[in-house]
Amino acid sequence: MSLCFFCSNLKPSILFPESDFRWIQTRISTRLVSLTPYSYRGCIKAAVGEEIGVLSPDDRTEVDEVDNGVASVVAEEKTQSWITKNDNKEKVDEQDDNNNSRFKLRNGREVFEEKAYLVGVACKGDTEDSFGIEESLKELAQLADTAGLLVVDSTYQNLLFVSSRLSSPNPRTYIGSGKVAEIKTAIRAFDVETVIFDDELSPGKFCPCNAFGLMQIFIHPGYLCLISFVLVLHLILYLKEGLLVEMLECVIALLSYWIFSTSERQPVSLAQMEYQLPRLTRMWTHLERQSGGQVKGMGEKQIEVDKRILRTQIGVLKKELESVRKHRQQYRNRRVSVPVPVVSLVGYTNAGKSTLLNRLTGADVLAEDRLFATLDPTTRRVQMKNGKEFLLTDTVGFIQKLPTTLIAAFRATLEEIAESSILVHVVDISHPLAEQQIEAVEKVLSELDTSSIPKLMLWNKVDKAGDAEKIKLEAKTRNNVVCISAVTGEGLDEFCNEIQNRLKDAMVWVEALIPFDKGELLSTIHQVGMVERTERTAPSTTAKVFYNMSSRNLVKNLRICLPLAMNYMRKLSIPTVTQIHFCFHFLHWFKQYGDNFDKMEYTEKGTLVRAHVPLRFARLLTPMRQMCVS
Ligand SMILES: Nc1nc2c(ncn2[C@@H]2O[C@H](COP(=O)(O)OP(=O)(O)OP(=O)(O)O)[C@@H](O)[C@H]2O)c(=O)[nH]1
Ligand SMILES: [Mg+2]
Repeated sequence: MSLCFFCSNLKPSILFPESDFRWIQTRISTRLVSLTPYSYRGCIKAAVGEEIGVLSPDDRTEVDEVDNGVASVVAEEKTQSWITKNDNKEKVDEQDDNNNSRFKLRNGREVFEEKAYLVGVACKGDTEDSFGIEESLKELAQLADTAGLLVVDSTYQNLLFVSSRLSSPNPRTYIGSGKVAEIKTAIRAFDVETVIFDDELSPGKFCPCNAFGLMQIFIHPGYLCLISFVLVLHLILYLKEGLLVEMLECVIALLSYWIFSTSERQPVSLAQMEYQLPRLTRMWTHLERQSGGQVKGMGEKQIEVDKRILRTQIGVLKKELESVRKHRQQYRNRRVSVPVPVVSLVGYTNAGKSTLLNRLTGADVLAEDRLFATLDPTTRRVQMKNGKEFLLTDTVGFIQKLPTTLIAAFRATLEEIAESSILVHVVDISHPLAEQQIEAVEKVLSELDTSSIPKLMLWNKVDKAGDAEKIKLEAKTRNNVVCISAVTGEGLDEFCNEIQNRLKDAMVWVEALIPFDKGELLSTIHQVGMVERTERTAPSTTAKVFYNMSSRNLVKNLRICLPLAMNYMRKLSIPTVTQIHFCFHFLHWFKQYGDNFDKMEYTEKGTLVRAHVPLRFARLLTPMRQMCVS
């Protein structure tokens, strides 16, 4: 949204290109104002009423003086001038430079840094332990920064100590009329282009006209007509050139721009805006040039450039989507074939989930001090010291005041959570509002229906916390909490042990007779499950050797097995290099599984295994379980 300086109305900046009229406000600051023909006269009057000198480039009667094509009006305190594009090219270029410098690079994307103003309301209904309004606005500012917006200022309405009549937000405008006036002034003073509200302006919470009521105040009705007109014009242009897909993209982009500009606490929409905003800006610019026909040569060129940008971006997006789809498909297939337990990291945004994943798996997931650094789940394999493995999934962080619509959007990316064996709730314990963040996460988790999945809480960033020792002592008194530091690695072994214990609880007990020709199943059981000690029946000679193997008499058994194997190899004239190679493999295999040999029973038909295994794997073993029963 941007402000028409004269009408004191908000309007979508994308609709009002700056090609023809330049507003230079001498002595104060250089600024840029766009006027549209229909509001021109009214704007001039309003500006004069505000004691701002106004002159038009086309010598209209409102102009006080015209001197060499540059018109100016002297107000009481300030002097301002209208300067036409042709009259002062250098200053126009200066403006262009200013605008160009507002394009920033964010995560490899070009983002136009819009000036944003934040608005919040502290209601009486807010409980004492919820986020304070100032903290909430601070967090909103971080979100806006992630989205590539430049926060110029913020304000809030305090309804905590007012009379009961005013103790809840105004159903029509959310904020009171005084606050509306204050925001209008701020918009004018700071050149604000986006106003962000700290609450979801939803029909359920307030009156349906809430968002619309604000729009009516900030946006002149004429602009709405103009939007429709421009939209239709755009459709025609794109249809004429056979760019149906691009046309649809533009319509969606425009709609999402409108929707998201009233409800900014949506990380996904913010990410979308990051992608769409620069494109939209250019889109409207070239439209204006084409329809206005004032700068035809430039206009043609701009259109070509825009089309190419559009096509490239669509191509990139499609490729990204395709790769995500493929990745998920491969991931699911892999999970079905080798059902390694899945542990999901959930938690408040910026709690350190990605840092922990990187630390445990050596992954290279983006982890930075910024809200919503992660927008896609990533899964990596973690190998514990005892040779066991589990899959660790990093998910999108949660946030307070998560809009209901966004929970639905999260559902798609957080479907991984529903299939997890354990949920690990990562908390930034050094954060002053850690308690409130925990509550916010638990609220979202309850809405995602994860009550049946076991949970473990991790108090992360203990290295950063002021009273680290006190926190560690407190964690020890709770049986569901582990203190760690994902950066220093403190407490990670304890975390892995806890995971192993909990995984066992999340598994099912099976007794299965694994045929000798299905040896790979046996190794998978050891990899993903937990084999229990079993009763031994009369074993064969080979099995007897294995039975005796345990960590306690490891060396003794090695003395028996290795010479035996070497003898056989020598008899078969196997080269020495291969023999050494075998020895290394044998030692590795022995170390990994030796502990479990005494937990198996060897029969004529196969190996009888009694173990805890993940549910999905238990289903794979069903035929063998029947064999065992018979
Ligand atoms: N001092 C300290 N900093 C940490 C620790 N863990 C994470 N951080 C920092 O916290 C910031 C956020 O970490 P991330 O791993 O990106 O957090 P996240 O939970 O993945 O955040 P989102 O992806 O935004 O949800 C980064 O700057 C990390 O370096 C820790 O144990 N100690
Ligand atoms: Mg992350």
